[in-house]
Amino acid sequence: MSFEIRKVGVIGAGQMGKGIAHVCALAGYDVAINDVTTDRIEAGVTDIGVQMRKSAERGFLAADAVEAALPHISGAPAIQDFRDCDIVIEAATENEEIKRRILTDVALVVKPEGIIASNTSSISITRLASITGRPERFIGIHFMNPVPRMQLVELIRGIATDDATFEEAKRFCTKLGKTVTVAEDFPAFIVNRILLPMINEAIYTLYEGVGSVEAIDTAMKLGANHPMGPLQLADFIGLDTCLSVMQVLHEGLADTKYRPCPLLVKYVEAGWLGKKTQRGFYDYRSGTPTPTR
Ligand SMILES: CC(=O)CC(=O)SCCNC(=O)CCNC(=O)[C@H](O)C(C)(C)COP(=O)(O)OP(=O)(O)OC[C@H]1O[C@@H](n2cnc3c(N)ncnc32)[C@H](O)[C@@H]1OP(=O)(O)O
Ligand SMILES: NC(=O)C1=CN([C@@H]2O[C@H](COP(=O)(O)OP(=O)(O)OC[C@H]3O[C@@H](n4cnc5c(N)ncnc54)[C@H](OP(=O)(O)O)[C@@H]3O)[C@@H](O)[C@H]2O)C=CC1
Repeated sequence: MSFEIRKVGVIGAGQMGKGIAHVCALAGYDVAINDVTTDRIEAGVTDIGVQMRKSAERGFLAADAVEAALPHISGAPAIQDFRDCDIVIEAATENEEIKRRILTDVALVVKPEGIIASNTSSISITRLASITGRPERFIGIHFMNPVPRMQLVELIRGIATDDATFEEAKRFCTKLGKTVTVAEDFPAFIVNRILLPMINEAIYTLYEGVGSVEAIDTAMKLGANHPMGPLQLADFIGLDTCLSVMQVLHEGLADTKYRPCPLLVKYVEAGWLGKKTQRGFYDYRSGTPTPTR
């Protein structure tokens, strides 16, 4: 029996869920997007339109492609709305308990041949797969932020992911215009195993007073040709997500070199999660990012 993905479900209308819905709609898929409240879903759908039109103004997209894509996106207030989806991609908060609850519910409604995927940045795909009762149809599809601009997707097989699921997920990502790299199911996979300790080290560099926020970011932008400084990038990713990834690395690899910087913990405890809450290593509230240290 040939399996074809036509409709995509996305859980989480945060920065990643919106980006995933954006690229799926542009590739011609129907997309249903869910979040905790209808307000958040509606705001998410609006944001996707704004972002697509902004991309068209900047010349990344043709205006008619935007108008063709937007009607493909609809809100899915209930998990039951995913009944007719061929693939459901979970992109909710990086918290294993939240993901477990979502995946338990999703597995009850997605058709038996449907694929369930997680966009987790760090959590074991094998462990997430095990709670769905269909681990062979479960896979990690790890998009990068901002999804419409970043070329890479990491594919991560759990121990039970079957070959057909892997090949179908790979075809899907290729149709989205992405380049796929394969990572084994180890904490934080490839990109974040390397990137997040670098960001954590930048926060230690700040914590120990080696440099200010501005000095550290300027040093890495101009001294290492990074498109964003590590603290700007941390704010962009979300400090809660950065902390969760470091915790998964620390616990999963049991090595003190992954200890999350206490300053990162403090920012998250303050609710200063970066750009998404308007305050992190920079304060964005005035419109011009201002270092907070
Ligand atoms: C944590 C994980 O699990 C894995 C990860 O994703 S790690 C993060 C990986 N991503 C990176 O490393 C990104 C590094 N940064 C870059 O490559 C570049 O700075 C960039 C591509 C993000 C922006 O490139 P640019 O051409 O300099 O900027 P520009 O096009 O003006 O975009 C800047 C703005 O749009 C955002 N952005 C750009 N295109 C976007 C899009 N299509 N959709 C959503 N946001 C977009 C930027 O964050 C920024 O937002 P505001 O305008 O709202 O302030
Ligand atoms: N940020 C990044 O750079 C990257 C993140 N990822 C991963 O993608 C996932 C999402 O990250 P990101 O988009 O940045 O996070 P955000 O915080 O921007 O968005 C997460 C969204 O999920 C929602 N959510 C929480 N619980 C539920 C639920 N039970 N059902 C439906 N929606 C829910 C949140 O709602 P509320 O705010 O109301 O709780 C929020 O809108 C994470 O697993 C993260 O690790 C992967 C690659 C890059």
